[in-house]
Amino acid sequence: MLFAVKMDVDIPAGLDPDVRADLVAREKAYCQELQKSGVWRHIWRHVGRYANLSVFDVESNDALHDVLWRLPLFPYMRIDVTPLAQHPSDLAAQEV
Ligand SMILES: O=C(O)C[C@H]1C=CC(=O)O1
Repeated sequence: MLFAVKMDVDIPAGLDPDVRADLVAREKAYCQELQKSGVWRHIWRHVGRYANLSVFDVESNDALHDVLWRLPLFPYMRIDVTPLAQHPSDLAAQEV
């Protein structure tokens, strides 16, 4: 199942810089591990914002929740999830 996930990040300005750096480094490592396993299919930056638009490929709503819940930056994110279905006009989805 594919999901579009929008993540807006809002890390408090007063957070200890070392804690912040550790969180961001762990977030990056987790994100890249999930990309390698095929779960985190795409990640795009929203221009001019500390936000991303991502596509996840998981087995269920519960699996997506589990993945998102484990994000190191989860406590500092607003997350919006949109389940995706195939579009009938998508050439890439049509058999030749
Ligand atoms: O930078 C972000 O958009 C937040 C988060 C998502 C992946 C990652 O490495 O950091």
